[in-house]
Amino acid sequence: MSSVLEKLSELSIGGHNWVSDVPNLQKNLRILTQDQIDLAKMLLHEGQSHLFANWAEQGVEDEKKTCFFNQVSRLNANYPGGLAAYIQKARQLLTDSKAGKNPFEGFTPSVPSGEVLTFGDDNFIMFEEVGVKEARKAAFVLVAGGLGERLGYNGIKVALPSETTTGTCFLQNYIACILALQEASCKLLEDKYPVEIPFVIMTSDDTHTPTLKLLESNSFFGMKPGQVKLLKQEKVACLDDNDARIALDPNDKYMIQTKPHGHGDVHSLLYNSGLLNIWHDAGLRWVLFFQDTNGLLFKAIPASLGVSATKGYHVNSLAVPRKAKEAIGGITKLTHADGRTMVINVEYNQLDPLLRETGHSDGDSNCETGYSPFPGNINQLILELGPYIKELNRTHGAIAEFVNPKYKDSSKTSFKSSTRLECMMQDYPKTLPPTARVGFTVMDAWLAYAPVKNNPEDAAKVPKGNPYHSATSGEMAIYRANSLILRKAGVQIADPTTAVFNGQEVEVWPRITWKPKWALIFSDVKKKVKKGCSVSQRSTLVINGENIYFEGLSLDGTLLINAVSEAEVQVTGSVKNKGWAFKPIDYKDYSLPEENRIRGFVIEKLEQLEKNYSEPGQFSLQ
Ligand SMILES: O=c1ccn([C@@H]2O[C@H](COP(=O)(O)OP(=O)(O)O[C@H]3O[C@H](CO)[C@H](O)[C@H](O)[C@H]3O)[C@@H](O)[C@H]2O)c(=O)[nH]1
Repeated sequence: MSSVLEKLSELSIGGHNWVSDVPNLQKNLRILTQDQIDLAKMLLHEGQSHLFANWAEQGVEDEKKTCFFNQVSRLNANYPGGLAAYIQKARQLLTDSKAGKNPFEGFTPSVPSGEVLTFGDDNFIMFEEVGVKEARKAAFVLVAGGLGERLGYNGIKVALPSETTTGTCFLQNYIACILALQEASCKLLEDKYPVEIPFVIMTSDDTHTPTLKLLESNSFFGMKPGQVKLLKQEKVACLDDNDARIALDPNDKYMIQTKPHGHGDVHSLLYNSGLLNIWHDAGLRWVLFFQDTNGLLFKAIPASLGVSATKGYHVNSLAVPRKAKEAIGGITKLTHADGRTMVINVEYNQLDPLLRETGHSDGDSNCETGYSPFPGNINQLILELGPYIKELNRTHGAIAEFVNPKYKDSSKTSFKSSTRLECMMQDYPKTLPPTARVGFTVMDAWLAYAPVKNNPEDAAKVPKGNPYHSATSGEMAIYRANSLILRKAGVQIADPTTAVFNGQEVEVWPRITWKPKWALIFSDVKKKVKKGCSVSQRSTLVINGENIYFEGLSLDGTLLINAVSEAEVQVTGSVKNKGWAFKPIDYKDYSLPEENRIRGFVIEKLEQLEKNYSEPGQFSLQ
């Protein structure tokens, strides 16, 4: 009994017994540990007494009450400053949101200048070569904790095929690219002891187990298991109203509703993991962040890493020309009335209001180039490790948060569904000192950016001329990029046709794919493709091998070449067969696999020439 009295007296502040206002908690005090009492006290202090309003008598559902406190304890431990800090922050941000406060108050936007690259010119080739050299000093971080709600795919997004000609999934493609970079970088510097480029994947409860399973069941796609680290982000508590009252699960009164906190968590997770210092001690210089579904990304990585190294950028964001209203943030220079300036991503939902409020009556609109004057942030960031560690030692990885409640009506008093605080990884530069070197690199979208984010219905509604960001367009973009790269290298590539899949009109180029070890950068392509080659529009070409050279090949059909690295294959002559064709399908045809339905076609394999070279030696395919 005395311990209960102690517990009660601890809750008694200024002579008033605070728990007496919450009878259902009071009735359960005897079963609570001291830690649980402390958490309850914190919750009451932060205006959360409603959480206990429907608790059963002591002795009834006690296990669930323990689960409740376990969850509170986790939420408390996982947020810098604890749950109390989270609630206070939320209350402040919800008040600002209700008042319609402009998060960029006092700042005027303007178009920043950055490094604009043109694929294939001397400058581009020079940056690519520098980038490959630097790659051995890089670590890669993939943020893959998102549910992909807009896509609505049942599995994890990194398991989706990036294209269906070879069926290579995104994760496999990313790992193959990192391994190819590792090998090329070490070869260039003739390292006796080849380095292993570290690869971190941020997961969440929604993606962790399937991501691990995908890696394990595919032998980590050729990477050493120790080279890959998974860091799981935790979710944060949902909030029901402007007073930041925590939301309970509608089906369980002892469970707090939680939602993802956003990709910005990656910074605190990396900070707390201790990996950054390990990397620093191992001589690494760069950390490259990227997202779950961009099949073109690694075509842009070498040159942008070269830009970072050459220009000495602490922060380098990759960007592409942006169509007005496209769902990618705009890279913007913000100048404050007091003279401060920063170059930062203004998220796609904030750019239009910011422009309107600062005298641009057209808001987020295209200029005479047919694009928004603000480069589009594709959220692939290259940070210099030393300055990054210094900054995180100061901030512990905390990133500016925001709240985005969907209000029921204009009174802004209640929400359509619970909300939560969120943070974005690209907001990292917001806390940097003015001396930080923050830049960005712009490349053509055809080369650098083709994400898979939208389901077929939403993609079909995208305004004409804006990218669909669907599984259909993501796949077609890979064929287009490879075709354009080969064209630039002198191959005669037929013009594309147009086709409609899942209500989206797309260009269909020859289905050309290659493994990254065949060519990572443009000079590799030029070395391997000699004069006199041509590929017809209906063709498919799969290059699966390192030392495959083309000269005088005329392809009209499907050609698949698989070769071990020790086999040098010269490809020439004419290949003609029925080839592979796209067969349109309906995304509502549930008899078909979801991976195909979301792109609106399957590949009909009518006829092909497949050549396998599994022994070392010199070969010629004529
Ligand atoms: O809690 C989360 C939420 C998301 N993600 C990951 O973060 C990445 C980005 O998520 P979304 O694709 O949902 O991001 P958005 O499309 O909303 O926007 C982001 O990506 C765009 C480009 O693709 C723009 O750059 C934009 O400015 C940037 O915020 C994905 O890999 C996703 O898996 C997490 O890891 N955890």
